[in-house]
Parts: sequence; C-alpha cells; structure tokens
Amino acid sequence: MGTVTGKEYVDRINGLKNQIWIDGERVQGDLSDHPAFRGILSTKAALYDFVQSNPNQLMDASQKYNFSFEIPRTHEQLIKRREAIRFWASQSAGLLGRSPDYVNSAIMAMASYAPFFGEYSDNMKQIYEEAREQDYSFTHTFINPQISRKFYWPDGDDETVIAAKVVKETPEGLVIRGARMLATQGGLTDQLLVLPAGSFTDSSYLFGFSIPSNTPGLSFVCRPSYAENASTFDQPLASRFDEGDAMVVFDDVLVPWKRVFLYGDSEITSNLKTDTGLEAFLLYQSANRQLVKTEWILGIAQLMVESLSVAEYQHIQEKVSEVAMAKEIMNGLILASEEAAIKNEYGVLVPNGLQLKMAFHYYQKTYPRLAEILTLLGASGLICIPTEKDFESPNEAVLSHTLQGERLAAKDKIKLNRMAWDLTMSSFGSRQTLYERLFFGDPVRTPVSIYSMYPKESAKEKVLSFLSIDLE
Ligand SMILES: Cc1cc2nc3c(=O)[nH]c(=O)nc-3n(C[C@H](O)[C@H](O)[C@H](O)COP(=O)(O)OP(=O)(O)OC[C@H]3O[C@@H](n4cnc5c(N)ncnc54)[C@H](O)[C@@H]3O)c2cc1C
Repeated sequence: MGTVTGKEYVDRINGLKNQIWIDGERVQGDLSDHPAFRGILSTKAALYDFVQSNPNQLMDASQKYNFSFEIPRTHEQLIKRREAIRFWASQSAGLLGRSPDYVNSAIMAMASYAPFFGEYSDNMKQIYEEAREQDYSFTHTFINPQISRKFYWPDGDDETVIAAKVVKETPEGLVIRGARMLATQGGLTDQLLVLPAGSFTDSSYLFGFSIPSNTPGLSFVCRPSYAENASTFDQPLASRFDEGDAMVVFDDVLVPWKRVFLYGDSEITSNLKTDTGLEAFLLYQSANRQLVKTEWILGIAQLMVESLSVAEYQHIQEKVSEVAMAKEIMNGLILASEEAAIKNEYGVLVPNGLQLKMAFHYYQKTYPRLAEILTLLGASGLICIPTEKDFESPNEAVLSHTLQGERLAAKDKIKLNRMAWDLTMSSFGSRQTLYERLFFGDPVRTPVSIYSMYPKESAKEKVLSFLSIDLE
C-alpha cells in the first residue's frame, strides 16, 4: 500500500471506533465530526496529502513509503531526513508534537536494531514493516500515573493495580491491567506504542508492544479540548493544531505475543533508548521541529514589531535577536549531531545523542522565554483582541478605527495578535509551553544525564597541566 492520502487516514481512524472519552461522555459517531477532534484530524489529513504532492521530499528513495520509515545509512540520507522533517513541520508551524514522523522515528530506530530484542526481534521487524506498509500513525506512552514519585513505591496487587502491568500470561499473549499517564493524540492514531515506563523493576511492569487503538479493553480518557470554538480567526492555532492528550486505560487488554517486542528484561529496558538509537532519532525529529517552530515565532515577533512601529528601540531588537539566536543555536546543535553521527553495527547512521540531548535541554529552558518575548512585545495588544463576532457587530466601525496599526488594518492586526496570544496565553498556548518543557523528560533530570555523558577529562587535564597540580 505505502503512503496514505488524507482521506484514507481519516476514514481509517473513523472506522476504528476507538473507545475515547471526553468531558464525561464516550465519543459516538465519526471522530472527524467531533468538535474536539475535527481540527486536528483535518490538519493531519492535509499533512498526509502534502506527502502525496511532494514525493521527492517526503517519501523514501523508493517513493513508496513515508520518509520517516527510511533507515539512514549515509550522511545524504540523514540530511534528506532533516530536510523532510523541517519541510513537513513547516506545514503546522512546528506545533504538532505528534506529527507522524515523531513516533515513526522510534519504530524505525528499534526495527533497525532488531536483534537487540532477542526472541522478540522478528516481532519488532514485523511491527515496523506493517507500519511502513500501512503508513500507520502512532501515539506512545512511557510514564506511569503520578501516585508517588518516591524511588520505589508499592503499586497495588493485581486487583488494585494502578500503573499498567501484566496480570496474566496466556498462550495468546499478555493481559495488561492498569493505566498510563499520558499519550498525546491518544485515540486519534491507528496504533498505540507502549514503551517501558521506569519506576518498577518487577518484570510484570517491563514491557514494550504496539497494538491497534481499538483493541478491546483499551480506552482513552481525554483532557478537555482547547479548541473551544472552531473559529480560525479567534483561535488560529488551537482550532487547527490542538492534538489532545489522553490517559490510557487498559482493562484487561490482551496483547497478542506477535505484537510484543520486550517483556520482563531489565537489561533491555535500561539500554533500549540509547542502544537502539531510539532516543537520538526521536530527539533529531523534535529538534528539527522546534527549529521550525522558532522560525515561526521569529516571524510573529518581527511582524508584531513592525505592526507597532517599535523596531528602532534597542531592547526590542535584543528581544527579536534572542529568538533568532535560539533558532541558530538549535540549528548548530542539529548540524553538530549530524557531523558526529556514528554508524552502528548494523550500518545505521545514528545522529549524536549527546548534542541532541543538549538541544532538548536548551530548548526546554529557552522556549518559555520565547513565549515571554511575544507577550512582552504585544503587551496590551494581546488582551484587546476582539473576536470574529465583534467585527460583525455594531462595534465594527469603532474597532476598525481604534485598533488599526500604522501598517496594518485593524482586523489584520488582531489576526496577528490573536496568533501570538494563542501561542502563548490561551489554554492551547500554555499547554505548548508545558509540552516543550516536559515532553521528553523533566528539566531536572536531563542535565544529570548530560553531565554523565559529556567527556570532561581533556578539559580537566588542561587546567591541571597549566597549574602543574595533580588530583589525589
Ligand atoms: C503536554 C504534554 C504532553 C505529553 N505527551 C506525552 C506522550 O505523548 N507520551 C508520553 O509517554 N508522555 C507524554 N508526556 C509526559 C512527559 O514525558 C512527562 O511529563 C515527563 O517525562 C515528566 O514526567 P512527569 O510528568 O511524570 O513528572 P514527574 O516525574 O511526576 O515530576 C513531577 C515533579 O517532581 C520532580 N521529580 C520527580 N521525580 C524526581 C526525581 N527522581 N528526582 C528529582 N526530581 C523529581 C520533577 O522534577 C517535577 O518537578 C507529556 C507531557 C506533557 C506536559
């Protein structure tokens, strides 16, 4: 089959009849008609259609499969991947954390290193081949509910279990009971990828598998939609890009053995992210997406500056420069990760994970500042943002007169300011900030792993030699 069209994707998701709950009710009928989901489904459909119309950039060398399933073995292939991620992300202003190429990158990386999974290696290859052939979209989940974050806390027994665990092994497969905390786009994808979640060492918590989102017993409890109304004028971003986030509940879900790629092995669990290249390829996708997002922020910032005629002030120039620097720093780290890419024993060229981890950590600290810069530039202009209906009311004349800019008509200026507001201050915007801070791990523990990974010996030796001293 190969790549799908937007319509094929939407028809398939509608046809799954996944068990999705939102605001106390189970979603009935087509997901693409539901006010909470129609915006994101239509955005994703457009992304799939964009692949069809740009096969050279967004398909693999065979021009049959999505680029993200291609296993890079040369620098040229890695560069092609980078360009494709950016090209695709620019269609959604870099705002979709679960653009399909994100989790596809994890599937690709794990399959390219399949022997690592021992007795389950053929399953891993099969999951990849099916995903590539069907052009599946995935959500994934890798954290447990937040009952306690003590190093070890006792979860319930099989009857009172909270964090998803294996409660039974049968000849058909594993039976999973309990919940996982979060899956962005949970319920809106073909498949759910489950990765081991940490915290527990008991083998019944150590598993990895991929199952269809409509597997019996599987349900998704979604947070409220942030696209409160469908107006692209009022909520230019939320109306299109609110992906949704869901808790994933396993009510004795039978996971067939052929869908399992990891079970009960603590060593494989510990080394999964680094050995397979999963972490590096996920971060490579996200760093490139973040770079695109930063370019959009730069565009919004500069347009706000020009619409307010404040470009001559030095602090304004400094703020816009900060955004530009963030973009260039991300670009530098991405290029450095390509430069230092290493070919693994299966011939896969894996971008350097350390530089990408640095990019992730840099961005999780920098993104809130970028959002802050937009609010500082817009000031009260981000509060006085009449709605589409206001512009259709008897107040239209006074609004159009009062809210005009030197270079922009009032309605156009409000369009721009609403975009800045939706990116930074609306419920959609504040979720974007939390997302960039946390989606790959919390900002406290990331630098701890950078500290242990970064080679410091030669820097230390230089100072010791300069001072002619020795460490005991
Ligand atoms: C918008 C959004 C979308 C997301 N989407 C997904 C998704 O699609 N799939 C998915 O699997 N996950 C997703 N996540 C979850 C994300 O991976 C986690 O938020 C992140 O890993 C942090 O884990 P946590 O939220 O459980 O925070 P916790 O681990 O519960 O941390 C809470 C606080 O306690 C501190 N803390 C906890 N443990 C320690 C410790 N050992 N040492 C020091 N401090 C500690 C943290 O620093 C933090 O301040 C998403 C998160 C967000 C916000």
